[in-house]
Amino acid sequence: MSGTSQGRASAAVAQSKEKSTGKKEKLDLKPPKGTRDFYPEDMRMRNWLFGHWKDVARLHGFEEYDAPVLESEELYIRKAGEEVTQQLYNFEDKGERRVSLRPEMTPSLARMVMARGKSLTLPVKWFSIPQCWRYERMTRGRRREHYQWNMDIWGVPGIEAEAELLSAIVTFFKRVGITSQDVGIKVNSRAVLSEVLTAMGVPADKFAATCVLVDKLEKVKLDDIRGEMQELGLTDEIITKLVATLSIKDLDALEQTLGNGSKALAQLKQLMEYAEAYGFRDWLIFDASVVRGLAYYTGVVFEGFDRKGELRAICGGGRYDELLATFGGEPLPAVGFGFGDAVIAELLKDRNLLPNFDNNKVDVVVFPLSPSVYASAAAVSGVVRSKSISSDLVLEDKKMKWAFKHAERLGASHLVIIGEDEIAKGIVQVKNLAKGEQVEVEVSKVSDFIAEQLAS
Ligand SMILES: OCc1cccc(Br)n1
Repeated sequence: MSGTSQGRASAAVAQSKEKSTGKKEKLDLKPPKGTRDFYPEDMRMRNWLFGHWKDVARLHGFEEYDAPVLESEELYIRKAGEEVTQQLYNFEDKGERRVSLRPEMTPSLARMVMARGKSLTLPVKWFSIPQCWRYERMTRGRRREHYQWNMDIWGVPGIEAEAELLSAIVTFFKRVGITSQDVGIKVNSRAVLSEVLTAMGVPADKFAATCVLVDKLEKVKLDDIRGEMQELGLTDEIITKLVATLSIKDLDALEQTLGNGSKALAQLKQLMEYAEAYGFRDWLIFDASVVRGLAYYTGVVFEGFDRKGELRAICGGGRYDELLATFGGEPLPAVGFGFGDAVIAELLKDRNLLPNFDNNKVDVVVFPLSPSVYASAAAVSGVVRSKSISSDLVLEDKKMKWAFKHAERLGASHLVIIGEDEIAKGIVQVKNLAKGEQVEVEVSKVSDFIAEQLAS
């Protein structure tokens, strides 16, 4: 019971409703606004998706980590005006601490890496699939939570780390049947803008906020944010040069702007060469307008997109070498990406690439013909389970017809029928539901018999 006056008031209202009608106020059965229930049929799809994410992470030698969904709010207090920090699901807890449901995983990861400090063996290649939260006024009916596959490499300053992460993204797409005709990955580097803005005298401490504003140009017109750019000290001349830089179409044109001594250019060229070597060059597109919306990116950034242009970004990431420094720690090179569960689900549905998810699929149903043999049925269930054969034990006094229907519903391959006469003889009836054959099997041999049948 909530100790707050508001909590007591709402309990009183509910009670008064109950008194006046005598009926209990019916509970609202919907999940909280912006959140989802995952019924078993939903979990089959989610487990399939997460299973691919975990497989791909392991194929790339990554290890799984996790962190609390609740973090200190200060992890996310950044002054760059990002949407993700303006929509924190934050509150003051009963200990008067300012906390927040995590809107992203990277700050938690940075906190964990920083906590281990020099004791951490580098490079770190870690992945996680956290549920992340935002509190957005539900004007647009958008969700407030999603699951986001995170893959990060810490301690590798070279572009090889970005190439490995792009390999993981492409490996996932290929595993689920998505091709480079369906999806592309836009690639750029914030170092491009940094070189241009630095050359024009823009102070480094304006860079992150400038990038956050530039990212908004995907959705709003330049004139809608020109004022904010000017507040950052960007003159019209700088804004014009900035916009011209964003529209550069290829690396040759980029060389014209940055010169052939540019580090940003060299890294992008090297990344494209590695992509050729991995065999996923055709997935990549240089796009100078991509900067992503998180303040802490400092180098290469990338985002997966559907080539039909119907969906929001599928995934995105980039290099964030200075994040630990913003937490008061020693800088450590880092690059990572986030891959949400919502847009990919829409894409897979649109492309008809979602498999038919099997039903519950147990191997056998163990069916006691009467309550008097329930204990024997439970014993048989235990034995088959000890041999890693999944068993649905019928818990109530049911008819044979129900048991057959139940076994069919569960996709079971065998029905193990336990009767008084059979138990007296130390046997059970095992019916192979596909072949329709029924045989008597000694109780002690049931699990081996079924294991052989399942293996054949
Ligand atoms: O993509 C940003 C974001 C963060 C948390 C939750 C959701 Br839904 N979306």
